[in-house]
This record gives sequence, C-alpha cells and structure tokens, in this order.
Amino acid sequence: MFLHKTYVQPEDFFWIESPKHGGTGAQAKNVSAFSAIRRAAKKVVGVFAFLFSGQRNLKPRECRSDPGEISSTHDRESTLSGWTGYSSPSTFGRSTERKVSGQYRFSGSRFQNFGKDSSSSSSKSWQLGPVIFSFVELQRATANFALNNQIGEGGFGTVFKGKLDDGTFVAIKRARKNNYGKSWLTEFKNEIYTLSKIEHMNLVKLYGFLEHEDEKVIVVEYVNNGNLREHLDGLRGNRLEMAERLEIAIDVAHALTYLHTYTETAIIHRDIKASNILITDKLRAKVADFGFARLVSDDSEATHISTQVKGSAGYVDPDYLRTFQLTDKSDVYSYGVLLIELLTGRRPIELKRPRKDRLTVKWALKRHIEDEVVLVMDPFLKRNRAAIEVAEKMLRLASECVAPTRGPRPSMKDCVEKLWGIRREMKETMLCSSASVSSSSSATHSFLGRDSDRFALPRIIDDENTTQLVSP
Ligand SMILES: Nc1ncnc2c1ncn2[C@@H]1O[C@H](COP(=O)(O)OP(=O)(O)OP(=O)(O)O)[C@@H](O)[C@H]1O
Repeated sequence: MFLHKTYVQPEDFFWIESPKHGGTGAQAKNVSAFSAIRRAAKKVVGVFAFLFSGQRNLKPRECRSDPGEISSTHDRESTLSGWTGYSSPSTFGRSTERKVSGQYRFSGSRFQNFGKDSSSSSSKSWQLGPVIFSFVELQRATANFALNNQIGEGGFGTVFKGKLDDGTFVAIKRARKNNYGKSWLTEFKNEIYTLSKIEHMNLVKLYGFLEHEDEKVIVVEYVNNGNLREHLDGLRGNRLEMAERLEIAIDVAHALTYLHTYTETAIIHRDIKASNILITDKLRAKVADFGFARLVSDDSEATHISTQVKGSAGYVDPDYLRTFQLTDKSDVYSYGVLLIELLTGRRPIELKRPRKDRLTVKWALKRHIEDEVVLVMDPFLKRNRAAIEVAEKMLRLASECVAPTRGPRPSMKDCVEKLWGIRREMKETMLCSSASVSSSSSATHSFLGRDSDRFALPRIIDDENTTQLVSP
C-alpha cells in the first residue's frame, strides 16, 4: 500500500523526499480514502510534471485541460484498457508511419482511469498510475540492492528483483551512477514517459520510479521466467518447441501492433531484440525496455522522423541506418530478425562461425531461397511436418520483414494476421498427423497446453515424420 507515501504537490515539478511523509506510521495509515485519492492524484500530477520538466513549463492543471487536443484520441484510448489483441476498427488500415511530435502531449486519460480505480481503497497505488518510490522503500524491497537479487545488467544499469511492502514482486532498474550524460537522462525520462502511456498484457507495466540526487530508478512489473535469449540458449529449462516459439512471435507482434496502431500517440520501440523479450512462467512474452522508444505524432502527412540511430547491433534497420529516417517499419525489420532468431536459435551476429555464416539473417535467407528451411531450424527443434511447415511460413514472413527498404515490409498488424494464419494451419496439420498416426499405428499423442493460455495445441510425441537432423 503506497497511499501513505510521499506525494508530489501540484506546484512541484521535481520530487524531493520529505521525511514528514516518508514513513509508514499509523497517522499516515489512517488517512481517509478521499484524502488518499486526492493525494494520489496529486502524485500522478507530479509524475507527469517531472516528465515534462525541461521540456515545457506545464502546470498540472494544463495536463487535464485542452479537450480539443485530446478529444480525437481519448475515446480510442478509453476503449483500450484491458486490450486483448484486436480493437478499434476505426484505425484499421490507417498509415502508421507518422512523424515525431515536437512536444510530448498528455491526454489526461490517466486521471480518469485513476478516478475509476481509486474507488477501491484496497487497490495498490501503482495500479492508479505510476508512483514515486522512496529510496528507503526500494532498499527494503531489494535487501539493500543485494547481489543475489540482481537479475540483469544492461546499458542503463543493473536490474534487481524486489518485493514491495504489499508483497508485489517488481523489477527495479537502477541506473549506473557514472552514466549521467544528457542522452542517458533522456533515456531515463523516455522510458518512464513511454511506459506510463501504455497498457497491454504483452508489455511490461510501469509501477513507478525514483529520481533523487544521483539515484535514478525505474520500477516495473517483474516477469518471472527470464528473457527470450536465455530460453534460446537453453538456460531456462526445456528448449522452446515450435508451437511455443510461434506463440511468443504472436505475443511480440501484438505488442508492437498496439504500440504502432492503438496507442494515443504511436510509439516506435527501436530496440526489439531477444533480451528485451521477457518470458512468463506460462511461456508468454512481454516486451520490455523503452529507453530508446520514440513517440510519433498523428500527422498523416508525415512519413518518417529524422533521428540519431539507436538500437542493437544486428537488429537495426539498414534503411534507417542509411537515411536516419525512423518509421514503424524499423521495428518491423527488428521483428523480422527476431523471427529468424526464434527459428534458428542463433544470435543475429555470430562471430565464432565461418565468415559466410556470421550474419544470421543473410545465412537464413540464403537457405530459404535454396529451399533448405529444415537446415535453418534450431537443432533443438523437432523436425515433424507441422514444425517444418511453420518454419517455412515464419521464414517467409521474416524475409518480408527484413526487406532492405521499408516500403515492401508488412505492417505489424499484417504480421499478426499472418501469424494467426500460420498458427491455425499448424493446428490443422497437427490434428491430421495425429489422426493418421493413431489410425495406422499405436503411436501415442497427447494434447498439451504447457505453453499457452489461449487453448491447448496438440503435441505429437510420435516422430514418424522426423527428418534427419543435418548439421548446417
Ligand atoms: N521487468 C523485468 N522482469 C524480469 N527481468 C527483467 C525485467 N527487466 C529486465 N530484466 C532482466 O534484466 C536484463 C537487462 O534489462 P535492461 O532492460 O536493463 O537491459 P538493457 O539496459 O536494455 O540492455 P541493453 O542496454 O543491452 O539493451 C533483461 O535482459 C532481463 O533479463
């Protein structure tokens, strides 16, 4: 419960930890629900004031107003809470190649969500919107940032697993202290701002942050089963099966479609890669790490934004590298690389391989042209008919995504539709194979749903259709 915590006064633009509010005393616990709600509202105002500081001197009251500015998007956003994958037909087919807005805009809808949720006095305050944590609280959550709570390391800093006072597990991203350049600070604010605007089951949720003296910390939803790269490397138990890889591909495609098409302001992630795809215990995917993300305005005239190139080696769109023009199709390129990574198990760049095989995309596409898809498949994947068919179709889709120029690349929404088609066909193939196997022999088959909440896929244990594993 955080309603007793420090709240930003509306007139403040920067949060300063105040001992007067920082404790967990009985007095604080006794605040009425009404005053708690008001204080939490002020705190949300403060979060956004913090984000806007240095960009424009925005008074909190102004955040709420400007109905003209928000009216076109508000209805859409309000229909999106609890989004499950498909919605907002009005946006079907609209171009998502839009230009970056000059200033970040705040729609005000978060206040409305806040008002709605706050009727429950038992709700956790981060559910009402991002909150500002105290350092003491985060120290408590991580046993003073103990080494054994460390779960990751990235360009930004160190990631810790933490347990908040209310029992919620969180991931706490603590910035490296010698890191504080201008662009780094932008990355920090960017991640908070972008995450605060989004809500989707395939994207990590922002709970709050801390900016106090030289401490910069982001607190997000904890995703408990490592990242995709760890799964492909076999560091997380069983290797992923083809059906599981396909589910992950669909989850990531949903997340990107949401970001490109259904958010109030379109968002380009800019750093899609396997280590930024977090995996749940049910083997579902959540996209993380919005440090490089860019918001784009809804100007249908604009086709791109010009920006300094950001991203990770092997995943960056060559068209973006060449032109410095960023569009949502740059995410589509990275997504194509990710599809190939899912199929092959290889990293995009593998320096230990012979020169001609080092660039995985090039290597895989050559095999695709030569009709040797089975040789591209991760050696740990079963080679049954259904899996090979999925590999062929996924590779075809990946080859479209990694087209050298952005024009012919599909949108993420197109990818979602194609992937659902692949999934449907895989299910049919599996059912056919399963039926023919059981009628011609006593081969066993079972219906397992280890991977998915969606619905169980048949998993053929019999390997009658297995082709010989040929090492590439
Ligand atoms: N919400 C989370 N839940 C669980 N683990 C996480 C979470 N966020 C990050 N991690 C773990 O920490 C690792 C590093 O995450 P982080 O987002 O800091 O990487 P990064 O800074 O983007 O790295 P890079 O700069 O190389 O892109 C992830 O690969 C993941 O294993």
